[in-house]
This record gives sequence, C-alpha cells and structure tokens, in this order.
Amino acid sequence: MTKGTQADVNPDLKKERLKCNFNIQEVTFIIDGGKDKTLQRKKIEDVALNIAASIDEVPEECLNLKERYDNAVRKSCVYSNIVKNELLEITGLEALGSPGLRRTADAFFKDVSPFMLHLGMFVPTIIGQCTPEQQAHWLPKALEMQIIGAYAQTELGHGTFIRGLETTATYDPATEEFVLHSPTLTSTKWWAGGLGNTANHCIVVAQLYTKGQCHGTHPFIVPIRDLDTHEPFPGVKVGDVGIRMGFNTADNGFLRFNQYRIPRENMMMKNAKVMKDGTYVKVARHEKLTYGTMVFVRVTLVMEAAFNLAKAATIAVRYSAVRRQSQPKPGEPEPQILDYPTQQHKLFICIATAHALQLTGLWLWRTFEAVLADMRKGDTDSLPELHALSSCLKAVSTSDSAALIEQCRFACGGHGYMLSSNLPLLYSFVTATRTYEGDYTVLLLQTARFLVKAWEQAESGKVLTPTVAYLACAAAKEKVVWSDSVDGMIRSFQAVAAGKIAACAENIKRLTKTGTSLEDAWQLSTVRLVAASEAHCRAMICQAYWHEVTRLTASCSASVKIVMEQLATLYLVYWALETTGDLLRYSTICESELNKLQLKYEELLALIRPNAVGLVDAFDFRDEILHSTLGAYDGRVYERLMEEALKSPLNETSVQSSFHKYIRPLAKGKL
Ligand SMILES: CCCCCCCCCC/C=C\CCCCCCCC(=O)SCCNC(=O)CCNC(=O)[C@H](O)C(C)(C)COP(=O)(O)OP(=O)(O)OC[C@H]1O[C@@H](n2cnc3c(N)ncnc32)[C@H](O)[C@@H]1OP(=O)(O)O
Ligand SMILES: Cc1cc2nc3c(=O)[nH]c(=O)nc-3n(C[C@H](O)[C@H](O)[C@H](O)COP(=O)(O)OP(=O)(O)OC[C@H]3O[C@@H](n4cnc5c(N)ncnc54)[C@H](O)[C@@H]3O)c2cc1C
Repeated sequence: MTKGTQADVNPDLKKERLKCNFNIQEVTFIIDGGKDKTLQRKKIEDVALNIAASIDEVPEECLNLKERYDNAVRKSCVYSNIVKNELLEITGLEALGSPGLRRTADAFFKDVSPFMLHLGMFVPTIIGQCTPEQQAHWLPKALEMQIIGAYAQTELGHGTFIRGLETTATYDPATEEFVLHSPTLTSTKWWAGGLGNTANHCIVVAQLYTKGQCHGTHPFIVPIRDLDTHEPFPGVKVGDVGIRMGFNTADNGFLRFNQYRIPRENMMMKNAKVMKDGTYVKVARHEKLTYGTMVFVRVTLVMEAAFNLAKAATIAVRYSAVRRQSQPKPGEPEPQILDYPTQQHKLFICIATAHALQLTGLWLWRTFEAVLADMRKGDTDSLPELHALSSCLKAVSTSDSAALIEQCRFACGGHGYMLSSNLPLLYSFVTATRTYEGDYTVLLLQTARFLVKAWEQAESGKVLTPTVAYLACAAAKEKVVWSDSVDGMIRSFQAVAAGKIAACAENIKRLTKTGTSLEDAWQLSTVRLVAASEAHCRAMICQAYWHEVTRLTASCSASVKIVMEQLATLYLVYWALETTGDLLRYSTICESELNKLQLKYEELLALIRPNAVGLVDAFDFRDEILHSTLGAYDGRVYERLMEEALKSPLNETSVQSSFHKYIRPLAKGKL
C-alpha cells in the first residue's frame, strides 16, 4: 500500500478509515495464509518494487503493438533479474509460486509478461514431468533464464480434446532421435504464451510413435531457436497468432514442424520412457499423469481468481467512497455512491467472493500437496477426486471472478471504462482464464463424470470420498428442511447439488433403458450435468469458506471474527437468493422464509457498509500493483484521471496533422 501523507488523502476516504471497527492487519494475515506469509510477501514486494527501472514513462496502452511487446520484454528482463538475484535468495524455489512474486509481477506489467508462461508452465512442467536427471539438466538453465520456454499443447484444430492432437513425434532408433512433424494446417501449435517471438525452447505435446505404434500424447522439450542469433532452426516455423482481446504482450504464438529432429533424451520421461531401441516403457501408475501440469495450474488459478477480483473490488470500493452522485433527499449533499444499497449489492459480494475463493484456494492447495505426497509414495487413489475438485473450482472461480470484475467496472460508471482505471485490462485478462487451462463447460463436465459415479456409489451404500460424502445423506431423496442458519444453508446447497446429480443419473438410466447408447444419453444430459456440477461446486465453496473462516478466526479478535462471519454469511445468503428456484425444488423453503432471507441480506449490507473500505484495505495492495486512477490508497481520483489523460499522445500537440491533411480540405471542398 502506498499510503503517502494523511494530508494527501481524500477526506471521504479518511472518514471511512476512521469508521472501520476491526483490525485490518489481522484480516490481511488471514487472507495471506498467516502472519509469516504476509511478512514474506511484503519483503518480496519491498525488494522488487524499490527498483525503479520498471516505470513506464508513457502508459503501456498508449504504445503501438511492437513497442508494447519490446517494452514488456525489457521489463521482463529487469524483473527476472530481480527474481533471480534477489527473490530466490529470500525464499529459494518457493519464491516462484509465492504471492509476493505474483503481486510484484503486476506492478511491472499492466497486461502480461511474455515470460509468464516460462515461470507459470515451462518450469512447473520440467519439475512435474522430468526424471531427476533431466531436471538436473534443464531446471538450472531455466531458472537462470539461459533458456526461455513456452508450453505448446493446443493446436489450431484442437484445444480441449487433447487425445485429438495431430502433431507427431516419431522415434528413429537409427539416430536415437524423435522426428517432430505437423502433418496438417490444423496441427499447427497455437496459443502458447511466450512462443511467438520470445521463447527459444518449448514443451511440445505430441502423439508419440515408436515401432509403428501410437502411444498417445507425451511432452517433449524442443529447442526452437538458436540461442545466439534467436533465428528459428530449419524445420521450425514460428510466429505470433495475431491481435487478441487481452494478453497482447504475452506473445502467444504458433509453431509448425517439418520433420524436425530432437535427441531421444528430450522426451520428458518421468511417466513414460522410450528406450534406445524404441521400446516404450510406461512408468506412471495412472493414465493421466501427463496432464499433471494442467491440474497444478488449475489449482493455482483459484487463488489467481481471488487475487484479481480483490484488486477490482479495491478499486471499485475506494472509488465508490470518493464518488458522490445524485440527490435522493432534496437540499442535502450528494451522497457517496457507496451509500446506495444497490452499489453495496454490486460490491460487497465481490469482497466476499474474493475471500471465499482465496480461502477455498488455500484449502485446495493443501489438498493438492497431500495428493502429491501420496503420489510420491506410488498411491494415485486420490487423483480422480483432485481432478474433479480442481476442474470445477477452476471453472467456477474464474467465471465468477470475470463476471464480478465486470460488475466492478459497471459500479464505477463512465470512469470505470477508462483504461487508466485498470478495470478493462483486468477483465480482458481474467475472462481468458475461463477458457484457458480447460474451458468452463468442459471442466464442469469432467467433474460431472465423477459426481455421477459417486451418486451410483452412494445409492449402493459404498463409502464416499470426502468432497462428495454429503451424497450419502441425500440418497434418501427427501426434501431437506430449510433453515437460515449457516449449517442449514450449507445443507440445503448440498441437497440442491445432490438432487441435480440424482436427476442426471436417473435421466441417463432412463435413456439407456429405452435403447439410447450411454454416450448419447450422456450428451442428452449435459445441460443438466453442467448445472449439477456447478451446484456441487457452489456447495463445496460455501462449506470450505465457512469452515475456514471459523477455523482461522478462532484465535482472532472478536471484531475480526464478526466481520469475517458477516461476509461469509453474506456469500451464503446471496447464493441462496440467486438460486431460489433450486431451493424451492429441493428444500422446504417457503415464501415467508424467502422474504426473511431477503431482509437478512439487506441487513448484512448495512452491517458491512462501515467496514467496506477497511475490508479492501486489508487486501493490502500497493498502488503500483493496482495501476488505477480510481483505486489508489489516497483516493485522488479526479487529479489522477486528469494526469493520465494528459499523458495521452493525442495531447502532445494542440492540433493534429490529420486536421491539415483531411478535415480542412474536407471543409474547403478540396478532399
Ligand atoms: C519474469 C516475469 C514473470 C511473471 C510471472 C508471473 C507468474 C504468474 C503465474 C500466473 C498463474 C498462472 C499462469 C498460467 C497461465 C496459463 C495459460 C494457459 C495455458 C494453457 O491453456 S495450456 C493448455 C491447457 N489445455 C487444457 O486444459 C485442455 C483441456 N482438456 C483436458 O484437460 C482433457 O482433454 C479433457 C477435457 C479432460 C479430456 O481428456 P480425455 O479425452 O483424455 O479424457 P476423458 O474425457 O476421456 O476422460 C478419461 C478419464 O480421465 C480422467 N481425467 C481427465 N483429465 C484428468 C486429469 N488431468 N487428471 C486425472 N484424471 C483425468 C477423466 O476424469 C476420465 O476419468 P473416468 O473415465 O471418468 O474415470
Ligand atoms: C489467452 C490464452 C492463452 C492460452 N495459452 C495457452 C498456452 O500457453 N499453451 C497452450 O497449449 N494453450 C493455450 N491456450 C489454449 C487454451 O488452453 C484453449 O483455448 C482451451 O483449452 C480451450 O480449448 P479450445 O480453444 O480448443 O476450445 P474448444 O474446445 O474448441 O471450445 C469451443 C466451445 O466448444 C465447447 N466444447 C468443446 N468440447 C466440448 C465437449 N466435449 N462438450 C461440450 N462442449 C464442448 C466449449 O465449451 C466451448 O464453448 C490459451 C488460450 C487463451 C485464450
């Protein structure tokens, strides 16, 4: 947070901070996952952000495409030197996944670094898919930035359906090499971040052929450019995929191979090997372990969704405390827009969702670590549950986050539409997360496979894994008795999920009994399967969020416990009101109870109102990270809007050359 002097702070924001009745730092500790984590994050931020070389004289968005890319590469190099020389010193390899690193990256890049995928996927894939010997070879080079990598899985023709990828890697035992080939236009690798112009290496996911047999997709490390000249090697065609909605400095690229050879050792061999003579040896105990990087990234994306939403909420809440508009009571001053209950309705759910996703994300991360520990011992039993869990949580968290960031923009009126508010860029960045690393619908359908199986197990009285254990109680198929206590609401959300899952299972059974194939019955049920999966995910978030709030506030001050519980209750009540149709169907809720719930929601908005600015201050974003004229700590909104406007290249001269070239000739009839 860049606090400046108190004298500089907008008077309305100053008053808001005086109203706050809880200890902000305690909430920051909860959000970060503990005091030690907050201190480490702040240390990383201090070290990284004291280096001024990152500062843009002209706002990124005012540069042309090539200038923006060059500037992003410049800043990436400055930043990676900081990561290498300073941050890794503080925390070792752990720094790479640390919130401190993630946050400071945003101070350097309003859009995205072309190195993001190097750290976000290339390095994690080396860690997850290489043998220890391969790691010893590749990891130091990658961490030292001697090589820069991308992750090229998606092709022009296929992204979702990985088994349908067309790129081939055919083993040639005579030379002990793999021959990479892109047989069709649609086999062109497409989308990989950092690939277009930046990376000199790339992880390529290709269909492995050896001894004339296809063994499915496997990952390979492929040098694509000369380390000195940066020219693509013969047999490699690489470039940028063209201008996109966001990610324009991320250097998303395409890649084609023409019978391009790499050494046998460049196959990532942790889960499967090809011996010198071409014999294929499967090492992994689970079919889908080569999809490991995707699971890892999906897990991290839940906290990423929380982080970005917290930024948007900070911007919109601070702005709403400064902005005054309309005159609901004649003769009285214009109120702060934050005083309008409709504005509170738009914004407090954003703060609560950021908390819900962050705490659920931390819980998911611990689950992920536990599954990894099991897998290191050779036990892959909990992988299907992790896949189901990470798939739906990735889908719902990214989708909610994008929708609510857009809601924050709406909440800021016209000024929210300014790029200098940072809300449009934030939205264009986050909305991509709903698609990449597994599309929303596709991932919810993955979870649905797990849920339908779990339902069948529940019906036959088998023991269920923890995240679906609630199905055992629901197998009785009676409406759950509604109660607006927190436990009561969670039970009702679970009943909704269970009811929907049961309806899907019954529909599939009904269709197959009447002669429809299982595949067609599944397809005919997918609209409801997606809804069931989302309901399951929502119930899980509600449960995890409430459980974590109770656990983490047990040793906190009373005021922190109260405000954290108010927010969590708001989240539950909000979703109960959003899903009243479902509750009417699967619980005993009636009209008077719905009216009571609406009142409770409105009371919660009023209770949270005095703490709203304190709550966003607790996210503890430095101004450099927020990049927002509307959201800075001091609330000097109008001054900043004017300062940024004056930086526009269109304000460099009072008359543009186009006037002389076109407008005047037009007016004089000479064009
Ligand atoms: C210096 C500057 C620094 C700046 C630093 C900043 C650092 C910032 C960090 C920021 C954080 C993150 C950045 C990340 C950015 C990422 C960018 C995006 C990258 C990508 O998008 S990469 C491409 C991702 N692609 C996908 O996700 C594709 C989605 N498709 C699939 O996952 C699969 O194909 C599928 C949809 C799951 C279907 O697969 P398949 O056909 O093989 O499977 P079936 O449907 O037949 O199911 C079979 C069976 O397998 C189970 N299963 C499927 N997947 C998995 C799995 N992953 N794990 C375990 N099990 C799995 C499935 O459930 C079935 O089981 P069942 O038969 O039902 O028992
Ligand atoms: C900004 C960005 C960065 C990216 N970075 C990378 C990267 O670094 N490396 C990389 O390899 N890839 C990357 N990708 C690609 C990304 O992973 C894919 O776009 C994503 O997995 C979705 O696949 P698709 O584009 O093929 O969509 P499609 O699968 O074609 O989806 C189109 C529509 O069809 C629907 N659909 C598809 N299959 C089914 C089904 N079975 N059932 C029901 N509906 C279905 C989807 O729900 C969606 O609505 C990136 C994408 C973006 C946008």
